[in-house]
Amino acid sequence: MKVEPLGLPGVFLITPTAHGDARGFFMESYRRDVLLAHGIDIEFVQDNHSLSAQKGTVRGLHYQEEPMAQTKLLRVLLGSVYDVAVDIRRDSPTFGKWVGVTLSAENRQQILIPKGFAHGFCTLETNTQIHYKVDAYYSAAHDRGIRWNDPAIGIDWPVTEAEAVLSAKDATLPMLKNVNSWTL
Ligand SMILES: Cc1cn([C@H]2C[C@H](O)[C@@H](COP(=O)(O)OP(=O)(O)O[C@H]3O[C@@H](C)C(=O)[C@@H](O)[C@H]3O)O2)c(=O)[nH]c1=O
Repeated sequence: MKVEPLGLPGVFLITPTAHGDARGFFMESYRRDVLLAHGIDIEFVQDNHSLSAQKGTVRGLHYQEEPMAQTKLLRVLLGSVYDVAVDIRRDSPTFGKWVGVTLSAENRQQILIPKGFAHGFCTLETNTQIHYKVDAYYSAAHDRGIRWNDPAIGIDWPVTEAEAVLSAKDATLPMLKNVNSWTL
């Protein structure tokens, strides 16, 4: 299992080792000790699984406010996504900066997104399923979001505004400059 920094502090790209044979493959998809060896000490408490039926589905940009902020460890079970993490820590030298990576069932790579980051993804194929671990429970009261295509962030998404498939909630999320209620 390879763990590499991914452009912003605390964001990592994880590449498990797959053992292929005539039946298919086997891989360890999560090793606490490997993450610990890279100084990543996280106690995951919840696993999530979602299906996005249509290609071009955009979910995000989401985060939970303190004290329910979440670290996320995400991978793709079926299909592929362009996955993005945005630094939303106001006191960070990289505030407002983003990093993106393509994760797929084929490349089996994972992204680790720390607390203090907003997260979103765009599906690159129909029927894409993702799985992710989080280290704080879901709390609707702490659930927050920022508009996926906020020009001030400027994410280079693989879809246009006309192509993106969004939830009603995500389509009306505030721009980063108008988010003033967080406690990150
Ligand atoms: C995230 C979440 C949602 N739900 C419920 C709330 C709602 O009724 C339904 C769908 O929720 P959402 O529309 O927020 O689902 P979704 O848009 O997939 O939200 C997810 O997006 C990605 C980008 C993330 O980073 C995740 O942390 C999460 O925010 O599922 C839970 O019960 N537990 C959870 O942990």
